[in-house]
Parts: sequence; structure tokens; C-alpha cells
Amino acid sequence: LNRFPVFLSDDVVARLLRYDDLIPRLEAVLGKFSLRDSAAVVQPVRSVMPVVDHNGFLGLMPAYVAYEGILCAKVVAFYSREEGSSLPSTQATVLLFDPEFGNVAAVMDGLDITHKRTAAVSAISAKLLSPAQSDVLCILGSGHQALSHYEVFMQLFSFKEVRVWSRRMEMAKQFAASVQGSVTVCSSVKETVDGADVIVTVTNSSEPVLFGEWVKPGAHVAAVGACRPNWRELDDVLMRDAVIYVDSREAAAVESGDIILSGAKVFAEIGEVLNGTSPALREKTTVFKSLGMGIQDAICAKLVFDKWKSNQ
Ligand SMILES: NC(=O)C1=CN([C@@H]2O[C@H](COP(=O)(O)OP(=O)(O)OC[C@H]3O[C@@H](n4cnc5c(N)ncnc54)[C@H](O)[C@@H]3O)[C@@H](O)[C@H]2O)C=CC1
Ligand SMILES: O=C(O)C1=NCCCC1
Repeated sequence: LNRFPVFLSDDVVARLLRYDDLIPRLEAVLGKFSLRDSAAVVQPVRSVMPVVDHNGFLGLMPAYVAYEGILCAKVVAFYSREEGSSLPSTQATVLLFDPEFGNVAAVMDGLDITHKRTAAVSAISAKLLSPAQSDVLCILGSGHQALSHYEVFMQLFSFKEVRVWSRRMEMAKQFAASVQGSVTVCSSVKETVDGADVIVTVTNSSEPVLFGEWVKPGAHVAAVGACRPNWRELDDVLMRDAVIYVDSREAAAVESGDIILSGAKVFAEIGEVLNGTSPALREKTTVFKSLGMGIQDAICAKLVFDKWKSNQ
């Protein structure tokens, strides 16, 4: 029995976590989740508590990935910050347990895990649902998720053009200057998404920023922000016209303002598409509404811990 957990700091986690290790494992766990086989995966919808005085929320995300022997819980705090604030909008810590005894084997910084696994899952959705010929990628938002999405999409796909928009244009310019490839900075969302094949929404907005009338029929949208039942990133037209995929039906029904307030019907979980039990309608306009799942964090935490141990 390991009585003293190891602590893995943000730089250690970031060094050990790689998209090419992560993606096949995330695909496997999303598929298992969608089978609803509690002998393989147990993951309740996270509990989220408002931190009223500070305009924030604290979420508890436990998961038991039995087929991999992973018992894990992430605690994530997220805040509505003034744009341009130097304070972080998200903080996260991951606890990895020994499933046999319940002792904590490792405590690790959860921010890089959150950035990378969210982007990796959006990339999985784009692999399945984006138009067969996808030339133009757009990123709406220019924060941490914008960067991780840019990184994994550049690793996995060959877009001819990448565009970025941010509410404050200087932030979009900073983003474009911070990455290695060429990124076009746009001044409006309409201009950014015009003719685009893949659109990633990674903003802290609680009102729609992306409107269906601007989206090319057949495009794929990975919608990552708006994780509260009264928050939106997408308008009713887009939610009505698109085929809606989610990470978890249960979470979408209680957490996604885009789904709840538009009344849109969920077509499938991404895990169902991976299992072959629901089709990938990539010729239609598709939205993947991502909310984030404890099983995704669990897979990352185990990967990081195993790599760390093998280096000791
Ligand atoms: N689906 C998932 O699994 C996860 C979702 N998220 C969500 O993704 C979103 C982005 O997260 P981060 O990049 O870490 O945040 P960040 O704070 O690093 O960046 C947020 C971006 O949103 C922009 N923004 C802020 N208010 C806006 C508004 N009213 N309209 C348009 N843009 C606005 C900012 O300029 C910035 O570019 C957040 O909503 C966060 O809660 C975060 C982690 C996981
Ligand atoms: O899954 C997560 O982690 C988060 N989801 C939405 C809000 C911030 C963190």
C-alpha cells in the first residue's frame, strides 16, 4: 500500500502527456462508456456547485474505468472572468487512486490534462464528422483551449487555411503570433467562418457567438464552451439545422444550454459512432457538443502516472 501519494506538477504532466498516446485510449473509453456496461466504466454526471461570491463553479468529476483498473477524480474550478483578466479561468487537480484500497497514489495538476484531452476529443469528433475534403479550420476564442485545439488539429489534419477570431482582436493577433504555422486573424465571426469546413468554439461566452446562417452546409462544429444549462455558444438555427452529437447524453441533458434551451434533439454520442451503433453523418452539418468527462481525465492520469513510474 502506497501511503504517500506522489505529486506531479504541471510541467511534469505536460511533458509526459502526448496526443498520439492519448487519442486511441480516449476512443476506446468513449466507446466503452456508450455501451453503458457498468462492469467496464462507471461515471456519474459531475456535480457542480456555484462559488457565488466569485462568479465561479466547482465541479467534482469521479470515474472508475474498471477495464483499465483506473479510479480517479478531478476537481475543477472554473470562473467567468473579465476578458483580458490575468487570472486563470480554470484550475484543476486530479487524484489517482489505487482501486483496490482507495488510497491516493498520485495527485497531479489537472490543467494540461484538461486542455489536451478536451482538444483530443474534439479532434476525434472531427475525424468522424468533418467533411471528407476539409480545407479551412476556424477557431473562435484564443485562450488555452484554442491553443490545445490548434496543436492537435495541426498534428492530425492538413488544413490549407487556419483562421482565428477573438472578441478582442489583439488577443487573436497574440494567438496567431504565438504559434508556428500561418493563422489568419479575422475581425468578425461571420468573416471567420465563411466557407469553413471545421469550426471550433472555445470561448467563455454565455451568449451565442456562432449563428447557423453563417455556417456552410455540411460543416462540422466542435462546441467546447457553454457548459452551464443557461449558457450558449451556438444559436437556435444552428442547433435546429445540425445533427447533434455529444460526449454524454446524460450530461448534455442537464448541463448544455445549447441543447436544453434550443430544444435540439441529441442524435448520438461520439462513443456510439466509434462503436458503429450510430452513423457518422459527415455529409450533413454536424455539431459535437463537448462538456468534458471524468473518464477522459482518468485515462490521461493513468498514462501520465505510468510514464512517470517507468522513468523512475
Ligand atoms: N468541454 C470541455 O471538456 C471543456 C470546456 N471548457 C470550456 O472551454 C472554454 C474555453 O476555455 P479556456 O480556453 O480554458 O478559457 P480561456 O479563459 O483560456 O479562454 C477563453 C476565451 O474566450 C474568450 N471570451 C471570453 N468571454 C467571451 C465572450 N463573452 N464572447 C466571446 N469570447 C469570449 C476570451 O477572449 C478567450 O479567448 C470555456 O468555456 C471552458 O469552460 C474548458 C475545459 C474543458
Ligand atoms: O470537463 C472539464 O474539465 C470542464 N468542463 C467544462 C468547464 C470547465 C472544465
